Amino acid sequence: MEEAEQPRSAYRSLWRLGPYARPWRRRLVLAIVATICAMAAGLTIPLMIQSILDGPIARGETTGLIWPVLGIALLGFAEAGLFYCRRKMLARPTTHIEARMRHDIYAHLQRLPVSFHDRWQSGQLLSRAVTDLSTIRGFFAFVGVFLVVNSLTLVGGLVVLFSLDFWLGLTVLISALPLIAISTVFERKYKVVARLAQDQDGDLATTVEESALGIRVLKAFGRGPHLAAKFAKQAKVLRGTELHKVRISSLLWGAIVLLPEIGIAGQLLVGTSGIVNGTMTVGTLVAAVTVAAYLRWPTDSIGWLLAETNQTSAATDRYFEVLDEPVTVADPADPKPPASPPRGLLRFDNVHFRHTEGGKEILRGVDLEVRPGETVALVGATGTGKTTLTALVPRLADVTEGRITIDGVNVADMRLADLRTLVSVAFEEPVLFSASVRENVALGSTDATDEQVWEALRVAQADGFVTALPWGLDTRIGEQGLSLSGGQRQRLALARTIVGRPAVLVLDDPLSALDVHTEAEVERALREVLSGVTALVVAHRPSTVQLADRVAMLADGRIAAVGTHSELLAGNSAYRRLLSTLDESEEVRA
Ligand SMILES: Nc1ncnc2c1ncn2[C@@H]1O[C@H](COP(=O)(O)OP(=O)(O)OP(=O)(O)O)[C@@H](O)[C@H]1O
Repeated sequence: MEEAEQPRSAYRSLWRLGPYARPWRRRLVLAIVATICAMAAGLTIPLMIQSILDGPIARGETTGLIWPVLGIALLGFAEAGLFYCRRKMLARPTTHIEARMRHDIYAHLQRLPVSFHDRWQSGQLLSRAVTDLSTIRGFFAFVGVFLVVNSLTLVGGLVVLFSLDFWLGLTVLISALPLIAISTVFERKYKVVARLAQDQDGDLATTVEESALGIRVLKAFGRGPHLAAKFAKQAKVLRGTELHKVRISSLLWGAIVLLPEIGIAGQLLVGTSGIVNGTMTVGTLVAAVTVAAYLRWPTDSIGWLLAETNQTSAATDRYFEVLDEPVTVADPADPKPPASPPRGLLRFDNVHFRHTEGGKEILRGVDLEVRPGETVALVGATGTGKTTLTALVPRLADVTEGRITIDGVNVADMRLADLRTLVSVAFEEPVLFSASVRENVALGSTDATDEQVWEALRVAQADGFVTALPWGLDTRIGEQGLSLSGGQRQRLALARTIVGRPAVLVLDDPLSALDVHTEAEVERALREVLSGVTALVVAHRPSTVQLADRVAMLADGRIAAVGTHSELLAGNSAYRRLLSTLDESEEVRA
């Protein structure tokens, strides 16, 4: 991630958390009030001490001591009870706010188009959804409350000091003034570095995640040490940034420790001369010094609280950077229902597509019709846009020009949920989740019964090995399905594609990872499935082409030729050349 630009004010960023805090405002305000009362109780104690010193002690009598002493004990209990209430009152709101924000970011990530996920590193998303949200929870649970309460306590303490003696109050106020200037500089500098550290933390998470997912490749290529070195370098950079943070906060900390001490020294100087001149009592000076000592925690904590506030505002910015990303592939305002029952006529009309605005146009006017029940194989040289074209059917991305229709209805006019029930996709890379076989297959149709799951597994030639798994459908398969062989993963992914009996199948060469024997089995099963549905199958091997009724050849962003395999083979030299490069090892069957 690049170094963050100068961020906006911490408080403007935090303001955006308002809607999350609003439902809990009563509890949050009550918690702040309880804490203010606790602090007020604490600040009253020095006044009681003054009344004891200047009263019973100055008069040398013990009668009259009992009530102030009892009062101090009661104030102590009240302070403790109010702190307990604060903690209890904040527990629910803070955990709810965190859970709500986590839900929102996850739901938004699901809605965001694939192009967003292409641009963003997964570790950055992970650190926003986990680390940044715990920072925000900590703000609501503690930092925010004490920032308000401690500021008020400082003001309250100064009022008490001025009411005890004007000059004592002024001494403490003057000694605290430099703190305001130092805090302002700190606020400006610290947020930039806090943001940088959070971004670097996200980069580190990305490296860990990628190396965990790609562990087989790394081991096979002996690249573990290289990744370890990369990780160590990133960790070192992060360590440097953390040290920079410490250097910035050290200045504030130094001032925070020094200035109150100077204040107390000044109080003793002013107080002692007042007592000698007879303008001040000992009780007043002791009370003032006790109040100043009581203000140590609010003063000391200000540095830490400001640091945490800046950290939270950077975390909030990072959170909203994701939430502010527009959902470009969304339900239309006025959705049209798909044909019922669907026939499965898939048409591409003058379809254009480019990945990025101003980028190269990958598809430049694709026209193709796949008739109901027909299987069309899509072939083309590598990088011509076959995968891109198939991704446009379920609207993983939107066409930049032209339209795709199913039974005459533009896919962009349908609700996404309707479209994705109508169209099912299998990718070249079968992605499985750390869940049971049943859950992995039923992802294609959440209300599928066990019978339907078994039927889909049978068709995908996967029922045999699933039956042999220790817990059958309930067997959990590892993250990415790594405990299964490549062919088994592919077949499970295929079962998922067909379990909902979609009207249109889009297969991005799902047979590529299968060995010749298994591939033949799946092909046979697929033939059965494909006979009932419309299918567009990206084919990298001549054997996959054999599954199709017709073949469409993609070249230069357009469909260059369409026909049966035999027709094209007989009459199209470009097709013959292409087939010979697709898979040299396979015999081309005419
Ligand atoms: N997210 C992306 N952003 C920008 N360009 C992309 C993106 N994904 C793919 N491309 C480019 O679009 C072009 C078409 O890619 P696509 O994967 O559709 O080709 P393909 O025909 O399926 O290739 P193959 O046969 O090798 O699988 C390629 O030049 C590729 O580099």
